[in-house]
Amino acid sequence: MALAVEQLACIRGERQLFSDLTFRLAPGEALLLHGPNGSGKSSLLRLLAGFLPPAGGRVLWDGASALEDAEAHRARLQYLGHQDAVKSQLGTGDNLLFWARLYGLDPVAAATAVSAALDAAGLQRQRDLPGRYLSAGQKRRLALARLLLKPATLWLLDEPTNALDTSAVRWLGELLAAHRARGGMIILASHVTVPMNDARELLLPEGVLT
Ligand SMILES: Nc1ncnc2c1ncn2[C@@H]1O[C@H](COP(=O)(O)OP(=O)(O)OP(=O)(O)O)[C@@H](O)[C@H]1O
Repeated sequence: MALAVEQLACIRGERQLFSDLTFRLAPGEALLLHGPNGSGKSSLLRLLAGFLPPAGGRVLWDGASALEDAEAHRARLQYLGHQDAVKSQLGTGDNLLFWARLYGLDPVAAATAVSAALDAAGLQRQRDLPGRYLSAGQKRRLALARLLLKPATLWLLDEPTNALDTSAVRWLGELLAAHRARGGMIILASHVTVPMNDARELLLPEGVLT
């Protein structure tokens, strides 16, 4: 199981953001995306999630084209973007239930998984509170709790620490470490330090890998 990115290029609007991006990711590995505002970190994550077509190059999963079979690709990844995707009318628990059902869990399994995820995210007390009343950090915790509902190999995370307090950042660090220990892979964009050991780093737009 491996992700390989070969000579990837991305154009947004009229502008070429990057070209000739090449890297590999094996089970348990993590890659941190760095670069100034507008350098293409979010665009790369969206491209790897299959939301944007590459302007050139290839994304391979186990040696085969990853993006052609959109359904298979969606099944192997979890993408958390800038937006928390919290539904304002739904309660916190029902927000997670929505995702759990979307990920294919049956009602009983979904209810169990949601309760465990609320516990882990420290949101059990907010279970019935509509999403619109959550604080920014609580919304981010809720978004991160989705990672617990679906076993996906590849996590694509865009600025996951946004609005998190110290204890939530520590929790995120534990989630990342546990995912890698299970053989999961992580690609993560962040402007701040993320608690993660032995991650490689990719600097955009140049594509320098360290
Ligand atoms: N739909 C779009 N049409 C045209 N240009 C776009 C579009 N989406 C993004 N861009 C441009 O692409 C460039 C890269 O944006 P992107 O969000 O990938 O950067 P980033 O490295 O994640 O930035 P930040 O650090 O500010 O989050 C920016 O100049 C942005 O204006």
